[in-house]
Formats: sequence, C-alpha cells, structure tokens
Amino acid sequence: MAEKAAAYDVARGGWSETRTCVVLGGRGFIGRTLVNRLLRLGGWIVRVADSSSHSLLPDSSSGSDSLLSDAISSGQASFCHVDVLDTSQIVKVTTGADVVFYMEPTDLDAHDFCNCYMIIVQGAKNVINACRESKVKRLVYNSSADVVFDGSQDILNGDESFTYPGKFKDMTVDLKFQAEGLIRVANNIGGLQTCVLRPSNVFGSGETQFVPLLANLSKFGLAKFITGSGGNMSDFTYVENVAHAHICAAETIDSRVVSVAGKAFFITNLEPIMFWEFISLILEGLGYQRPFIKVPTWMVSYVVILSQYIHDKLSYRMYRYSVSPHYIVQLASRNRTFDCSAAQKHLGYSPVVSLEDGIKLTVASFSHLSKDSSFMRFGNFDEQSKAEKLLGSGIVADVLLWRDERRTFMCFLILALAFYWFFFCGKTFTSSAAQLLLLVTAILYGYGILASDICGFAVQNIPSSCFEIQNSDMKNSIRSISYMWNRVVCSIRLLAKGEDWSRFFKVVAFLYLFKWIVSFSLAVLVGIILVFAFTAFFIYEQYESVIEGLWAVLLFGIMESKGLIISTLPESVTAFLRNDNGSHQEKVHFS
Ligand SMILES: NC(=O)c1ccc[n+]([C@@H]2O[C@H](COP(=O)([O-])OP(=O)(O)OC[C@H]3O[C@@H](n4cnc5c(N)ncnc54)[C@H](O)[C@@H]3O)[C@@H](O)[C@H]2O)c1
Repeated sequence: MAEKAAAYDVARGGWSETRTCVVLGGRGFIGRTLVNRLLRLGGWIVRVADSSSHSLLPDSSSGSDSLLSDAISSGQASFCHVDVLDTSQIVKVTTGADVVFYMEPTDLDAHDFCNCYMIIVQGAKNVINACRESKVKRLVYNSSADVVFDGSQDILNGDESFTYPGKFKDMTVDLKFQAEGLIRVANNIGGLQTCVLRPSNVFGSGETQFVPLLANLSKFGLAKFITGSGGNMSDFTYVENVAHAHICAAETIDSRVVSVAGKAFFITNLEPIMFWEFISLILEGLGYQRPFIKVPTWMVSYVVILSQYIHDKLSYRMYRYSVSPHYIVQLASRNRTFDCSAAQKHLGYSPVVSLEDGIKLTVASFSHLSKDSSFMRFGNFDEQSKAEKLLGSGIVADVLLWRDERRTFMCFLILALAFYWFFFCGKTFTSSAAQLLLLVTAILYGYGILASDICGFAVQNIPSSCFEIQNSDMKNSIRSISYMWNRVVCSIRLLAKGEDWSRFFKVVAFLYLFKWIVSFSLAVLVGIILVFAFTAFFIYEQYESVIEGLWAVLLFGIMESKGLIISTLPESVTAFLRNDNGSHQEKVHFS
C-alpha cells in the first residue's frame, strides 16, 4: 500500500497530502462511524485496528461495511488485529501513521475490575507508549462526558473548567477518568500531542447499549416509567457528529494558532433536550408507548438495589452494561447539559447532523434491524394484539376492546339492564324472559304503526332484513356449536383415558372455581363475567407487555423459590432476565 507523507498547510488551513491514521477500536460503534466518515471524506489512508475482525467478512451487506470492503480492496483501508494489552501490536499498526484515534470498548463487565482496569487504564498507557515508540505525532482519545458527572448534582451548561467530582460511584467511569488523565499528561512528551473528546450520551445506528436497553425494557413494559419529575435536560450527541469532532481535533491538534493539544473538549449536538422527551421520541419511533408514569427517583433506586440483590444472590448476569444501573438512574433524573463552545471555537466543530435527523436515522436503523421484531414492538404496526387474536378479530373483539366507545358502552348498558332484569327484579327466569319478549314485541308493534313523519321528524322504517337470519350465518352458528361440542367431547375422552395430567388439573381447577362461584350465586357469577369481559381484555391489550413482564418476574420468583434451574424458564423470560440480546448485538454490530 502506498502511503504518502502528510503536512498540515497552515496558510491553506488544510492538509496537502494524503494522511495515514489508525482507528483503534475501529470496529466498534463510534470507531466504525469514524472509519466510514474518513473513507467518505477521502484524503485518508485508514488502518482499522481492533481485537475483533468479524465484520470484515466479504459478504457484509450493509452500505457502511461495503464501503470498508471496497476501501480495503482499493488499498485506501486495511485491517489489523490488535489487542491494546499488547504494546508491540500497537507499535506495529501505528508505525508511519500521522494520527491515532483511540476508543476502548464500552461492553466491559463492570463486575470484573481487573479486566476493566487492564483494558481502560493499562490499555491507555500501552497506546501512549506505542505512539511514542512509533513516533506518532497526534493521539485523539474518545473519552466521555460521564467523567465529570457522578450523579450527586445537576450539571447545567457545564464547561471544561467544571471541577471533577471527588469520588466516582461508577467504577468504569472512574477508570475512564484515570485513562483520560494519562492521555492528557502525555501531551508534549516525546513529540506526541494529545487531545481528549468527551461526547455526551452518544446515540446512533449500531449503538449497542442505550437503545437495545430501552427496547428490552419496553418489551416488558418497564419503559413506561419516568424516573423523577421527567423535566430534566440532557445533551445527546449523534454518532456522526462525534466522528466529525474527532477529525476536527486531528486537524487542529498541532495548529499553533489555537490551543488544542493536551486539552479535553465536550462534544454535544448543541441541542439540549428533556431527557425523557428524547427517550419518548426513540420509543415512539420503535412503536412503543411514551413513558408516562412518574416514579420518584428514590423508589427506582430501591428497585435497582433489589434487582442487584437478586443478581448477586444468583451470581447471575441480569444485565450486561458496563455502566452501573445506579448511574443510569442518576443520568435519567438529573440535569446534564454541557457548554460546547470550546470545541466550536478551538476545534472548529459544529454538528453535521441535527438531533431530529439523528433520531430519525437511529430509529430507521433499528427498525431496519427489527424484521425479527427484536427492537420494534410489532414488526408491522398493523399487527394484531394477542387479546384481539384471542377474541377472533370480529365484532366481539371490537366491542370488548373498546374500539368504538359508543357502541361498546351501548352494548354494556343493554347487557347490564338485561342482567338487572333477569336477576334483580325478583321474578323467575321464565317470567322475566316472557316479559322482556312482550316488551320488545310491544315496542316493535308501536314503532311499526308510527307515521313516517311526525311533526316534521322523519321516522325510518326498520327494514325486514333486520329480522332475517342469513342461511350462511345460521350454518356458521350451527357449525361453531357442533365444533365446540366436538371439542368438549374430545376433551372428555382424553380425560377419560387418564393420560393428560395437565388437562386433568386444569379441568379440576376450573370446576372447583365454578362450584365456588356458583355456591355464592349465579347472579354473582354472571356479574363477574360481565365486568370481566368489558375490562379484562381491554386492560390486557393496553398493558400486554407490563402483564407479561410481571408474569415473567413472578414465574422467575416461583422457580427461584423452588430452587429450579434457570434453564427451565421459557426463553422469553430468561432472555429478559439475562438481557441476553447477544444475537441482536451481533446484528447491530455487523449487519
Ligand atoms: N457508546 C456510547 O454511548 C459512548 C458515549 C460516550 C463515550 N463513549 C466512549 O467511546 C469509546 C468507544 O465507545 P463504543 O461505543 O464505540 O465502544 P464499542 O464497545 O462499541 O467498541 C469498542 C471496540 O473495541 C474493540 N476492543 C475490545 N477489546 C479490545 C482490545 N483488547 N483491544 C483492541 N480493541 C478492543 C471491540 O472489538 C470494539 O470493536 C469508549 O471509550 C466509550 O466509553 C461511548
């Protein structure tokens, strides 16, 4: 590969030659976006260095990966397997490079301090030493705005002079702060110039933490809750803007006009937004409901403590996020906005994608990945709910699911009156039925003899077709009745064989419940059925995910109390409890 020498042309304010850069962690979420941006801009020879090489498969179908494949074929890019724990590997890949962009992994196990320390802190030391050894001039490190936020106080328009909190509650953030310090201190030693970027809440296509977590919570109805008042402001940064900021930093780091080297810069989309409004926009885009139930932060914290207790007791990974849940709770309930004017002034940074467009692109990318419904509530917005399917998707479903409130209310009123008529008028069932029939006949007769025009009001005739039953309807009804009868007979036959214990226990439970209710009175039974029919299906449809989530948790609790092993749980339950979206991760990363 022919790699030309580079020189920054101060007079022209640009680079005169093609430059060579190394993107360490170049197959990750931010790294991959940066690689693609560099390739699209041109004028860069890009060495992608990562410990993972999965995504370089030639059959990669996504646009961004085909861009990289083409660049590799044309010699504009190359891939090198590098472990940041091995300095010699970093030296090899950085030799001859003008700039090194470094992003370490986010998906570290926060319970494994040793590994986190080695990757974050030792990795940063190795990268600095390797850059010095290979005579690299510029190192841009992707830190995070998290390094100034410990959750104990709000940050409103915080700038780079914002004092660091004394003690971090989150271990990985603490380590990241140390790594950032090492990179800044390394500036101007051995000819290396360094710069640190602190993007706040990065989101976008291919992100593996935030949106997948939201989708996971939503699938189980847990994203309906707002932590705190819901009015807290936050800064988010679309990933393409982070990539752009890296390039701005690389191009200005050794400029003598402005002071960039050895500094840290906050990077945002410059559009602070209410944290929960942002979450709502993402959730709505994915077909979920906006969060609307406000829960005090202290209560959420207790739930988190409880879930962590279960987690520790089971020695079992319920979540796979490097940042602790407590930290996420603080992030979700505090104000956290940053002043980005230093990056604008010194790096020449300004967002290239607006927040609105970033959200649209993010939602579109996750929707695109959701053909298997991993992220979307329903793969198709017209998809029927379970309650609707259960009720047969006909008129009964429409009435019981309150699709047309007026019709449902009329039906309920008529049935409630009939209920009162038959059970609470103090008559026998037969005399109630006879009186009802007489009443209906009298009303119809009276209606029939009415003039077609009364005082200017037109009285419409009831067409005779209203009293006719179609042949096909009759046949269908008989068919349904005979089908039900046959099913009952079939079930009884199966019961009589004594082989199906689960069916036997279901029937016993049903009969016992029936006997118990009837022992009170038939009126109570009918009343319960009436109220149940008009409320239960509706509630189930509205809160399907919450009910299933609670059911999953309940089932988990029962299994746990009985000492049953996790593997006996249904896949959907274990997937939630483990947050085991490994397959999704694969798709997110490499599709
Ligand atoms: N994702 C966010 O929301 C976010 C926000 C702000 C800052 N950041 C910071 O940006 C950086 C990058 O984040 P990301 O989301 O792109 O991370 P990521 O986990 O998606 O990517 C990191 C890459 O590093 C590679 N890697 C893992 N171990 C390695 C090793 N030993 N040697 C070499 N490469 C290794 C992984 O294969 C992966 O491709 C992190 O430092 C993170 O803290 C991320």
